[in-house]
This record gives sequence, C-alpha cells and structure tokens, in this order.
Amino acid sequence: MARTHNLGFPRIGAQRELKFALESYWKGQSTRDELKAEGARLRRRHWQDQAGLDLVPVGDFAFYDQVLDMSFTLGNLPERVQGFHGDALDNYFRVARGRSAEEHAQCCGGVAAGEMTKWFDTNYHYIVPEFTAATEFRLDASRLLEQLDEARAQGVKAKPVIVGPVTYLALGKAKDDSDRLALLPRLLPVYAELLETLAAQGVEWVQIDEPLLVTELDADWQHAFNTAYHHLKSSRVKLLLATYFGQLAENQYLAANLPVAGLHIDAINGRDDIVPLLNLLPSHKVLSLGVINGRNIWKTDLDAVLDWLEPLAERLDDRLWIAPSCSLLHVPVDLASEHTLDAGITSWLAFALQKLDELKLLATALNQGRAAVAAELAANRAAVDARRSSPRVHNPAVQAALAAVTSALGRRHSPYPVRAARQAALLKLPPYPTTTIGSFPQTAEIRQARSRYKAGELDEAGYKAAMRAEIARSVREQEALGLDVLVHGEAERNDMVEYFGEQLDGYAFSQFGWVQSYGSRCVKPPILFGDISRPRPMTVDWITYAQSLTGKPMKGMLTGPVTLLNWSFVRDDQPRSASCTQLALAIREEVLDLEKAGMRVIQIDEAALREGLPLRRSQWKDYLDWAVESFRITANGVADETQIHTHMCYSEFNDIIASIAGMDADVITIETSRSDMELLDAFDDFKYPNEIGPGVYDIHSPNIPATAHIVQLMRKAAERIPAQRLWVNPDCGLKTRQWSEVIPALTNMVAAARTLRAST
Ligand SMILES: Nc1nc2c(c(=O)[nH]1)N[C@@H](CNc1ccc(C(=O)N[C@@H](CCC(=O)N[C@@H](CCC(=O)N[C@@H](CCC(=O)O)C(=O)O)C(=O)O)C(=O)O)cc1)CN2
Ligand code: MET
Ligand SMILES: [Zn+2]
Repeated sequence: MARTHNLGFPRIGAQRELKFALESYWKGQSTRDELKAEGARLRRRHWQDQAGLDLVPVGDFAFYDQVLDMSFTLGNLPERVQGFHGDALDNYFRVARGRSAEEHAQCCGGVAAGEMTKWFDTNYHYIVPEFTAATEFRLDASRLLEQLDEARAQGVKAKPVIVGPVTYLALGKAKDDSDRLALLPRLLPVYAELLETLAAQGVEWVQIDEPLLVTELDADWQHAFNTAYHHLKSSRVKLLLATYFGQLAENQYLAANLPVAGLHIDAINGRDDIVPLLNLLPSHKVLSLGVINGRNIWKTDLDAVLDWLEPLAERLDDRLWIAPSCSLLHVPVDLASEHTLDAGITSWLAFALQKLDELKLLATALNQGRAAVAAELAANRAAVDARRSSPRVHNPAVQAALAAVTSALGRRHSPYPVRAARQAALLKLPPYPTTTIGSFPQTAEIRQARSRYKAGELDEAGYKAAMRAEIARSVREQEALGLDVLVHGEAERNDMVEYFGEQLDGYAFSQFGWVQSYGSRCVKPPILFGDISRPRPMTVDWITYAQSLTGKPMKGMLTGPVTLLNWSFVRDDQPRSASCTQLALAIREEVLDLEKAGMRVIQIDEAALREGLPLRRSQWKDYLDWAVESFRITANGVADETQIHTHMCYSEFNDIIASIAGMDADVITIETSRSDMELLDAFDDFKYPNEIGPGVYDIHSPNIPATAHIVQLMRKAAERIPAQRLWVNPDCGLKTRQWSEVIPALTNMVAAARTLRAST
C-alpha cells in the first residue's frame, strides 16, 4: 500500500488573504489578534484542502518565512532584537522587516532588517539566519506545539515539518566570518530536545528538510550530515529526511545511509537517483517519491508516472510513499479560481489543489489497480495528448527563426572602447552619471487605476491617461532631482515579467495565480505554454511619450529573456534553452524598435540570471553558455551609438564574472550597498572591462542614505574601478518604496555625485 503525503502548502491564501491581513496589521488598521485569527483560519482551510492524504504537513505555515520561524524555534535571534519585551510576533516582524531609525528614534532607535536571499533556485526569498562564534541556541517549540494542537483538534493526521540542522547552518551567515559548522555541536542538542518534545506529544513522523543534499558538498559538510543524524537517531519520532529541487547524485550513498526512518527524493529533478537508491537504501526505510512536480503548473502525465511507478510499488510495498516533489509553496492554490484563462489551456493545468488530486489518484491506481480510476486516467490522458499536439503550442514561423539563429546575431559591430567613445560623444554625460534602475513607487492610485481598468470600470483611454500622468510626474521629479539618465518609472507594469507575458504570443496569464515572493509580496508568474512571438511593440509608446517630456536621455526599459524564463512557469516539453532563445528573438525586436524610435539608452534587466544557476556547479557552464548567448541575441543587434544597460540584483558575481563580461553590455548596474562595495572585488583588476553602476543604497530599507555615506561608498568603488567607468545609482528598482522616501534618498544620491565630480 502506497501512502500519500504533502511536504508543504502555499500559505498566502487563494485570494492572498494572508498578504492583506499582514499589510493591514502593519499599517495599524487591524489588531494582532485579528491577524492571528486569520492565520488560524488559513491553516484550518489548508488542512481541509489536504484532507484525504495519509499525512499532512504542520508547521509549514509562517507569518513571514519558514526559515525565520526556524530561527525563532531554535532561539537564534540576532542580538539587536534580543531583550524585546513586547509580543513575540512583533519581534518576529522586527527581524523580518526592520524598523526605520526616524520613526523609532525615541524607542528602539531603529532595527536593521534581516538579510533576504533566494531559497535555492526558486523566486522565494528567506531571511538569512545570523551567526557568530558566540551563538547559543535555545528551544522555543511554542509555535509548532500550538499548530500541532490546532491540527489535532481538527482531526488532521499531522506530520510536523522543520528545516534540518545542516541545511539550517548552510543557509545562514556568520557575521564575524567564523565557521558555521563549529556551531553544530551546540545546535544538535536543541534539535534533539525539539524531537523529544514532539515525541512526547505522540507525534510519529517528523519531516526534516535537508535540500542541501542536492548540492555538491565538501567533506566537512558531508561529515556534518553524519554527525547530525547520528546525534538525532535515538529520538523516539521517526524522521523523514526530505531532499528536493535536484539530484542527490554523488550524495546518494550518504543520504541512503543516514540513520533515519525514511527518505524523500525529488523524482522529477532527481529521477536518475531512484534506481541506484533502491539498491542502497536499507530495507527498513521508507522511500518517499516526489512524483508530482511542485515547481510548475502542468498536469502530470499520470500514465507515464504509473508505468514506472508500478514496478517500484511492487518492490517497495508498504515502504513506498508518494508526494509532490517539493513543498507546494511555489505554485498557486486553486485552478478553479480562474475564470478568464481559456478552456483549452486551463485543461492542461494543475495548481496545488489539483496536484493533490492527482496524487490521490495515483495512490488509488497503485493500491487498487488502474481500473479503479479508469475514467479519471482517461480524462488525464486526453488533456495531456491535447496539449502535446495542440497547434497553439507550435508555431512554424518561430521554429524557422530559431533554426536561422547564428552567433552573428549576438555580436556588436565594434568592441566596447569604440562604442564607449561614440556613446560619450552623443550622450555628453558628466563624470559619475546618475540614474535609477527603472521603477518608481507603485502607488495605491496606480494599482487601483489598473484594477478598475481590468474590471472594466475605467476605459482604455482613461487608464492610459492615468498612466501617462504618472510617467509625467516621474519625469518631472527626476528633472527636479537633477538625474542624468531618466526612466519612465514603469507605472503601467503590474510586474516586470507578467507585463511582458501578457503581451507576447505563446504566454497565458492567470487572475489568481499568486506565488509568495517574500513576506506579503507576491508575484503572478505568467505561463509560457507555446512558441513565443511578439505580435506588436510592447513598450515603445510609453517610452517615446516619456522621452517627449525631457531633453535628457530616457532609458528604454525591458526585461531580458533569461529573467522572463526564470520567473515564468515554463514549458516542460522542450529544453529551457530553446524557450529562452525564442524569448531572446522576441525581445530583440523590441530593442530594435526602441532604437528606431530614437532611444539612445536601452536597459535590459537580467535580475534572475545569477539565481538561475543550477544548484550543482558541474551544470553551470552549460546554463551560462545559453543564458549569456540569449542576452547577446536580445541586446547586441543595435548600433555602436546605442548604449545597452543591464541590471542584476542579489548577485554574487565572483564565480561568474567572465560570463557577465561576456554579455558585453555597455553598462551594468548591480546591488552592492549592503556588502559595502565588497562585491566589487569580482569586478576588480579590470576583470570587468565595461561600465558599472554599483548600487549605493539599499532600496529594501526605508532608511534615507546620507550623502557622505554614498560619497564614501563610491570612493571605495573608485579604488577598484577607474572612475570614468563608474555610474551612481540605487541597488534596484523603487517600486516598493514611497515617494516620500525616494525624493530625499535620490536628492542625497545626486548631491553625492556632484561632490565626487568636484573632486575629480
Ligand atoms: N516576477 C518578479 N520576481 C521578482 C521581482 C519582481 O519584481 N518580479 N523582484 C524580486 C522580488 N521582489 C518583489 C517586489 C515587489 C513585489 C510586489 O510588489 N508584488 C505585488 C504585486 C504586483 C502586481 O502584480 N500587482 C498587480 C496587481 C495589484 C493588486 O494587488 N491589485 C489589487 C487591487 C489594487 C488595490 O486596490 O490596491 C487587487 O487586484 O486586489 C498590479 O499592479 O496590477 C504585491 O505583492 O502586492 C513582488 C516581488 C525578485 N523576484
Ligand atoms: N527595472 C526593474 C525595476 O526597476 C528591475 C527590478 S530587478 C528585480 O523595478
Ligand atoms: Zn533589481
């Protein structure tokens, strides 16, 4: 008998209930009790949604982030928030979001937010655990125990979920550069105590997540796994060690032999692990196979899964569990909420709830025979076949264009020094030119106008006029600030990826397909289902309007192919590289149209290029080769005189600087302020030959950067990069900030540039 379980459920809510509850609480418009009640309501609903599974996750709900929850469970709070006397939830939000120095001058004097970074290769951001050599851990199991009680009272077959000790240490950062692994002996007793506490509550199984096992591990980290799980093996609960997002590969032996009761592997990305694992896995252990893709929205080909699963089920019998490949955090909740997606495409899709239905179907087919679910299997087969043969997926013209791609497409006419001279003669920019990354505040008025337009309450002319007024406002503000290269501000974009998905053929978009990005912020990844083409220009009208308002250069603003790919739900019926090249050809047309319309500067954002790196280094080269080539195809068809910018955020470039240089953008703007310009070490020694705008202030924080601080950061930058190749700009776009924060921050930034010019 195969058993079913789930690794985690999306917590934001099908209608983003958690987002609205959080934001209302943060604005002081609702009480903490109301927020907590909304959390409990969502947990209840989500457990009901998972009814029928043999085991259901508990502890996967978080008010902000599951890693931050784990830090609180382990008593690992940054020193700056220790000794807080208010409600624990408020302290949790202080770590998550920080407190501005101005507003809290009288009380706490402000608190810096915890650093945020990407969760493996997903678009979800977690709060980085902070360590020092002196870090001590102390168990606080209250959150887990409360949720466990709640679940039990509702008759839920609960399986608590926690982040495992080795992954937890690996995800964190030692603020004093001490060795994180040295903390393991202090951490393990707290994990042991936690497991004992759960055992005392009668818990049978605990899911302990160790996705670190799908990455290449140094000997000391491999050793840490052995140390950790030998320490925990006397626990009375059964541990299901969960790995996901990739292959165990050379870690198979290690994973198979850790002293735990069961192992979960990602049977989508780690399919090749399964046969060798069957032989390695001791015969008392449960093997949980993640057979439903938790990272995309396509219906599973159930016949195909059963064809290879049935022999395994025979062999494993009661030891086989089945589940989604990873937590369903990364997919939207319910396809049934969608009313505007066309029926054809809808029939190819499965969101979280539909994925759990597929899982239950598979279990029935395994346990009772396929005949027991013959009708459902037939319906699934019809949908999968329809997608495979649909003329909407395949476009011969796109295929022909793809076949005609040569490397000449991706080459500029002249090398950078020649281009730079031509661009300088035309643009006539001062030293240390100032610019921003693209977006200005997405105000409530902008979002309301768009939602009224979408609801048909505002007509197209009215909507366009409202967006043009916003663009005019941002141009006015930038001129008043004295910035050198302006942007239109992206008012008309719901999101830098979805906006393009809505306009390209081969993409579909949902109404409620929200996925949590961080905290209360969500994205709605568009669905790349077919060959991509661009029926008409997408940004030219907005940008030319913006340019018409100013004599300063206006940057055309586009999202690059790699970022569109990495932040969309993409096809699983062709390699990612093929979808990426199609996107490149489509965005290239837009670049050339912007150039034709007179834009002298065009920015192509590749915010997700670095994070799209495969989890295993051995696969980096292949990815970087096609990703960089896609960018080159997009960008490099322009004349020497046209200045190409690109932008990347949250990126550590040391390992991949040669590829970044290979993109051959004239200017790259990057995030550096939080690392105190240390990130620029990668660009040092002339390893990066073109121009660079190292971000001088953190846009994630409401704090206003001081002019002197910006000057100091730029002087540091100038020690590494010749001043004539430096730009001055923020770390990233300003869409999540308010105008009242943006104006003083940019005022100081421009003042800093003037100071720098005066002293060169
Ligand atoms: N795709 C993507 N990934 C990314 C980033 C990114 O910008 N895009 N940036 C990084 C993550 N940062 C992020 C920063 C901000 C938001 C963000 O602000 N998201 C918005 C949603 C943006 C959006 O799609 N807005 C739509 C829908 C807005 C909306 O909620 N409208 C209301 C009505 C409007 C109102 O009355 O306020 C509704 O429909 O109910 C629009 O503007 O049209 C949010 O959570 O609130 C997300 C990620 C990395 N990954
Ligand atoms: N142009 C985009 C913006 O300014 C780039 C954001 S990168 C996440 O918002
Ligand atoms: Zn950015």
